[in-house]
Amino acid sequence: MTAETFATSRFRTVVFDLDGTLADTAPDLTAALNHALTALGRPPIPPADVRHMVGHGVRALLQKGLAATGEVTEALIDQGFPVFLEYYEAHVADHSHAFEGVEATLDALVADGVTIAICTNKLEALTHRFLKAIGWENRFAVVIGGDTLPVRKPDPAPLFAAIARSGGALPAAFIGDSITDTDTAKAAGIPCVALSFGFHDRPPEQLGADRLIDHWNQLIPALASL
Ligand SMILES: O=C(O)COP(=O)(O)O
Ligand SMILES: [Mg+2]
Repeated sequence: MTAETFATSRFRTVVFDLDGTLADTAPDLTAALNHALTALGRPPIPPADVRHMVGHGVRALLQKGLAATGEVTEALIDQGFPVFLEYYEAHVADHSHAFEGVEATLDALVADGVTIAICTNKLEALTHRFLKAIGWENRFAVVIGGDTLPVRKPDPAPLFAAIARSGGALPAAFIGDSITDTDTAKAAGIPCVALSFGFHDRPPEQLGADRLIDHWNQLIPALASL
């Protein structure tokens, strides 16, 4: 059965994480991180390793990149931050792409009257830039980025804001790929579906999600089962 043939779930708002959930953004994040590390005199990190470092924002990514290649200081993170941003802004979607099945699933949810929103730790401006680059600028009711509020995931406030600012239709569910996302959903008391193929730093079974899916075409059935 395809995503389109399923009646959707009881959920009226579905909020999505971005990196490693809606899109495989690791190639461009890796290039930007390695650009910054090179500028700081560090060796590059293989893309496969960077996939485990994404999900807590740019500064955390730099911190992990520095830790993997030598000492970490706040001063080095401060130095690397603008170098990372300048590169990433110019290459936000050079090699990144939506995961297979995302568009059909989002279309099916919207056709069923579900409001869709994004709650990411990516900076809000970079998120809009990415969405525009892949032609998704009008897809989501609202985007809450890592700097939209004074706090970011795993604080539940950004998830609550994504729901409220997109109309507040309940019940809501959250879809993500990392422990940041499952912790956010738990803190908010909102059901969570995790993807087994996103970016995470532990076996996906240990994320503690209510449902774990291996492909986007399993999302609507998973939501229907919650
Ligand atoms: O770490 C980031 O920059 C963003 O990651 P997220 O979209 O998975 O929240
Ligand atoms: Mg993610």
